[in-house]
Amino acid sequence: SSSTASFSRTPATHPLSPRRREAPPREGAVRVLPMGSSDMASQPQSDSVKVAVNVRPLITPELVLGCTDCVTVTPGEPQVQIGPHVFTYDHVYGSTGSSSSLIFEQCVYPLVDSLFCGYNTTVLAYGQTGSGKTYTMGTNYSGESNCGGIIPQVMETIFKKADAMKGDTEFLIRVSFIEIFKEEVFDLLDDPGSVAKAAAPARVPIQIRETANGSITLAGVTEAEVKSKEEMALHLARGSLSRATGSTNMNSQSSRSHAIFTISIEQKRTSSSASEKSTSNEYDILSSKFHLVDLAGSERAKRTGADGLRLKEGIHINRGLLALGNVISALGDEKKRKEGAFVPYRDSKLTRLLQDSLGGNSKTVMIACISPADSNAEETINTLKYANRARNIQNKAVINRDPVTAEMQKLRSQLEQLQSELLFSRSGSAALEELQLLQQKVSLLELKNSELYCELKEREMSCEQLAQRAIATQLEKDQLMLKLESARNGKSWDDIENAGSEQDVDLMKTYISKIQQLEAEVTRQKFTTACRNGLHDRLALDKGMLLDDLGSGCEVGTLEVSSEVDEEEKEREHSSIQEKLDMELQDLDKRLQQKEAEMKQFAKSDTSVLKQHYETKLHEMEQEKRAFQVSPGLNLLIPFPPLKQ
Ligand SMILES: Nc1ncnc2c1ncn2[C@@H]1O[C@H](COP(=O)(O)OP(=O)(O)OP(=O)(O)O)[C@@H](O)[C@H]1O
Repeated sequence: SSSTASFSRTPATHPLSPRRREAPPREGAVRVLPMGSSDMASQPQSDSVKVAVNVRPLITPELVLGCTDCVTVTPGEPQVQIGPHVFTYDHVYGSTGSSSSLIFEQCVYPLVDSLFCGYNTTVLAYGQTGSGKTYTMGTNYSGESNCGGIIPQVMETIFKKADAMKGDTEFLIRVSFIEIFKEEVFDLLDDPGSVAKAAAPARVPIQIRETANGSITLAGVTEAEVKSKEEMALHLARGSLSRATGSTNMNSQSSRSHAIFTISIEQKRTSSSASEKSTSNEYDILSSKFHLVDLAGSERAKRTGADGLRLKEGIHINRGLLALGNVISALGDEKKRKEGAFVPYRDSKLTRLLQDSLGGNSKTVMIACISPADSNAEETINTLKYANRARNIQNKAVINRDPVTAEMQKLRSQLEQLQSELLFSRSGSAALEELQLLQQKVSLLELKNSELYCELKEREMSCEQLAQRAIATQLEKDQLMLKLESARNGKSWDDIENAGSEQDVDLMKTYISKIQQLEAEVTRQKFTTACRNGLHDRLALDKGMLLDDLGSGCEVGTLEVSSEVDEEEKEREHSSIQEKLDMELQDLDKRLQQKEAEMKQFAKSDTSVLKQHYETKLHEMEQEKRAFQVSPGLNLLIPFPPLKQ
């Protein structure tokens, strides 16, 4: 499919931050971008261009010519020495340095990782003709066997990662393949069909366009969607075949153009779990590109033996590489950069297309390919100088979010905010309604409470009335019982009916006076009995003593005198007893008066009860009196002299 491919993006300007080095990636590790992290997207990561040098071995033509190895790699150091020149890089491979097979793992894998995080990435192979750029990049990969080049390994890793992430991420992977040949951009994937190359119509160059926001686009370039590594490799192989190559003295199949193989990845993150959905931006869309650049080799016309067509090509190649060198110089020179020196991106199509890869929105690795042959020493030193300068280029990579998606996300977050606000306002009005309902409920309850209080008071009053009525009824019942008792006792109904409370009181008085009389009589009898018993004993004693005296022969005259004395003593004793009895009687009188007073008080309240009480008392006292009368002590009565008046 043909479309207008965005080739670069203008980075957001950001103050340069300290140089960061990424930790080496783990094999097969998938670093998942924190979704919804707008901070990461808006803050560019300042990254210097990484530079690696790959020293190829001496090749057959060089050995045939008797060339010697003039490049020395410092063991264990990323340092290259050629003659008096010593250069230090991020990595050095080949020769006595690290194995070239480590280029991908150490330099390129981190870029693939960044690609999946939404960053644009670039690998740029630079060097003189025949230095091994195409070999290192693997641009001419046919798919038949693993040549160990960078592009095939990138393709393989991309699909491995995509497979690992497909559970929660949708991928759209596309490739484009262009070449810049004689300062024109051609689409290497623009399939001419089965038409023979010679018979094919002249290729139409692609126009470079720059959008308002500074993005460089290629109008109408083929962006082929690919679903597999093999599919991608097919496009690479087909494009490589279309690439302009030619034989020179330096390289039997020298690339006469700068080739850029671009892998575009669009990732749509869809969280599978609901919990993730609530916290992450589940529909984040990231768009990133991996530019794999295989430059045409710098060459000297004299050495390459180019003439005619090849010479013209070489001039164009050198013009583009010169512009690239100038861009690298402008960006790599710290003084010029600080002064804000002009960067001549527009001097060539190559530099225009690589604008973001060098000093822009990309993470870039430059691989300087060099020949160790002493015959190439001059070009090698030039390459190493450029490469060394490129290390100073500072890029500002940002995560590329699809603008439409970004807008959608913005709208979605706005929608969520509005929904939450609406929910809040709704819940606020609901709370008000609830409050009003509660207030109504409270009023109703208060009303009901007061009603119940009134009812309770009424009940209390009626209870009191009932209690009074119960008392009255009880009284009435008592009166009726009394009347019934009276009727039983033979009273006429009229008497019973006319019997009032005054009559009751009179009756009480009668009872009381009778009780008083009886009590007085009982007391008197008690004392009388006691006195009689005492006197009887005394008289018996005295009589016995007198008989004893007579029996002992006493005279009669003496007996008469003593009889008079006894009479006087008895008189005195009797008087004292009489006094005691009088006192006791007085005491009893007092008690009876008290009882009478109490009776009067009682008579005012409940005569029936009193009546009963005194009737019982009267009955008891009569029984007591009878008991005294039949007492055996009284049957032993001895004639008692009359009391002294
Ligand atoms: N690391 C290497 N080991 C063995 N042979 C190599 C290596 N690198 C390159 N060669 C050989 O060197 C020759 C030139 O390599 P290549 O075509 O990749 O160079 P180039 O830089 O792409 O040249 P040009 O700029 O002319 O296209 C090829 O025959 C290639 O097989």
